[in-house]
Amino acid sequence: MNCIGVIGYGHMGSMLVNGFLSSGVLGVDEVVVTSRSQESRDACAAAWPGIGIARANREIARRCRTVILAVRPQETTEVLREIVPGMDGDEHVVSLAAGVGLTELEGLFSGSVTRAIPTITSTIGQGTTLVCHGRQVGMHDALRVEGLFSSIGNVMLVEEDELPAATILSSCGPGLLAAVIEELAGATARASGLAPDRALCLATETAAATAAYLRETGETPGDLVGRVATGGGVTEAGVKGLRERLPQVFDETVAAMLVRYGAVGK
Ligand SMILES: NC(=O)c1ccc[n+]([C@@H]2O[C@H](COP(=O)([O-])OP(=O)(O)OC[C@H]3O[C@@H](n4cnc5c(N)ncnc54)[C@H](OP(=O)(O)O)[C@@H]3O)[C@@H](O)[C@H]2O)c1
Ligand code: PRO
Repeated sequence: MNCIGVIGYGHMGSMLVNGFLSSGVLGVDEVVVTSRSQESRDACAAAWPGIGIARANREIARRCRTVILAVRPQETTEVLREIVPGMDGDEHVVSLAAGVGLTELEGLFSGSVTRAIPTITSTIGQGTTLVCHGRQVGMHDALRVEGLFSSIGNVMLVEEDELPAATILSSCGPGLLAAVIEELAGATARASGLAPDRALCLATETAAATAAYLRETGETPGDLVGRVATGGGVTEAGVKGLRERLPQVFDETVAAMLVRYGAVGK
C-alpha cells in the first residue's frame, strides 16, 4: 500500500521507473506500473524483473499510496476520474501533465495533489523537475515526492503561475535546443563541404561544452560572447545577425507555446 504507482509507461513513465530504480531510491517491490497496452506492460516487466505490473488503472489506486499520472494531458482527467472511485482519499496523486491545473485535478480528487514536470534530460541524471504542491499536501508527502525526483536530477519548487514559463525552459527546452543544434549544424554543412554527421557531432559537443562552461564559470552569456567574438572577426558577424533576428523568432516561439500550453489538456 505504501508503494509508488505509475500509470502510463511512455517516455516519462519509463524514464521515472528507470531513474527511481537505477538510483536505488526505490526497489522493484516498491513500484507498481500499468499502461494502456499489453506491449508497454510487457516492456516494463522485461526491463525490471520483479516489478509490480497492474492490469488496470484502478488496481494501481488500490495498491499504491502515491499514484503518478504519466499519461498525456488530454488523458489525465479521464484516468483520474476512472481511479478515484477505488481510492480512499489518503493517496497522493502526482500529475505530470502540462497544462492541467491543480484546481481541475483537485476538483476530481479531494486528497493530496502535486504537479511535477520532469525533463527528458533526467534520463542521464541532469536537468530540473519542477514541483508544485497543492494545498492538501502535507510535509511528509511533499518531502517523499521531492526526494524521489531528486534521485534523477534537480528539483525546483515553483508556484503554479510560474509553471508555464518554467516548463518551456526546463522541460520543452531540450527539444528547443536540440532543434537549434540541428539547424546550426545543417546550415554549416549546407554552406560547406563538411559532412552532415561531422557537423552535427561538432555542434552537439560545442553546445554541451558551452553550457558546462557557463555553469562552471558563472559568466553570463554576454560575457562569453565577448570572449569569443574578436573585434571585426567571424563570430561578431554571426552574433550580430542573430541578435537582430532572434528576439522576434523567440518572442513568437514562446507566445505560440504559451497559447498551446493553455489548450493542451482540453
Ligand atoms: N515528454 C516530456 O518531455 C514531458 C516532460 C514533462 C511532462 N510531460 C508530461 O508527461 C505526461 C506523459 O508524457 P509522455 O511524453 O511520457 O507521453 P507518452 O510517451 O505518449 O506516454 C503516455 C503513455 O500513457 C499511456 N496511456 C494512455 N492512455 C492511458 C490510459 N487510459 N491508461 C493507462 N495508460 C495510458 C500510453 O500507454 P501505451 O503506450 O501502453 O498505449 C503511453 O505510453 C504528459 O502529461 C506530458 O505533458 C512530458
Ligand atoms: N513535453 C510536454 C509537451 O511537449 C510537456 C513539456 C515537455 O507538451
